[in-house]
Amino acid sequence: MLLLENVQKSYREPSGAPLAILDVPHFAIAAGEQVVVRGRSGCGKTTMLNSIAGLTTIDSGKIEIRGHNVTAIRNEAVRDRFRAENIGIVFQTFNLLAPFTALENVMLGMTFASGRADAARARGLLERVGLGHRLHHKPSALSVGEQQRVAVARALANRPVLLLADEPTANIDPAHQQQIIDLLRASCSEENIAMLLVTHSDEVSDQFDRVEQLEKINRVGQGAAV
Ligand SMILES: Nc1ncnc2c1ncn2[C@@H]1O[C@H](COP(=O)(O)OP(=O)(O)OP(=O)(O)O)[C@@H](O)[C@H]1O
Repeated sequence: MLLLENVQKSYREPSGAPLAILDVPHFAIAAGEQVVVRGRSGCGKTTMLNSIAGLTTIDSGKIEIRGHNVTAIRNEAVRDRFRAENIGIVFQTFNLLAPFTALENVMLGMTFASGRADAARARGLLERVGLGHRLHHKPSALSVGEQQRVAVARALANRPVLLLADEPTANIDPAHQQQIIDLLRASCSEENIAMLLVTHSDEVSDQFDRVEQLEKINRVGQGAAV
């Protein structure tokens, strides 16, 4: 379902010299599979997720999602559309749109993918994440945990094949972290969505069957001082 082959990504040092971050010969996950990615700070986990999402362009190699070579999509609008239709993203900082209500935030993502928003599904998703009583609240009027639950509902709105979650519980108080993880796992299982989750937490990664250490799949990290 997701395949990375010989993916290389570098940034530029302030001096202009290339700064190699990723060199991943092979990484794949199956439909519906739930995988954790771990690694030391700065080893390239967010860069890998952003590359898969098409938010960052890679230097060379190939990323396939559902058999589509997304690396070959050069047109930004087409790439945005592919992302909206196939990938759900949950960020550490939620990235909700402040002027809009919880319901509108979920529906806006739908409009972007298909041109129309399914209000009933958006409502259903918000009920599913326990926010049926907060549909018309704006992000500033929601607790931090509630904001992340809206972000989860938004990420699921378009029935993606892949959900990318970048430290989704990093800003959530410990009492509510497990709730977000349970929600992500159950929602992905129910809709056969593959999940790639970045976390620093042992407690979270212990719950997953497959945990990948980025330094092991990334040649750049191998042998690096920790
Ligand atoms: N736009 C950029 N230009 C130059 N260097 C960058 C840029 N973005 C990230 N980096 C560097 O690339 C490296 C990888 O960053 P990335 O955010 O992918 O790491 P990470 O593994 O997600 O880290 P953390 O666990 O701390 O969130 C870091 O050393 C960072 O300083």
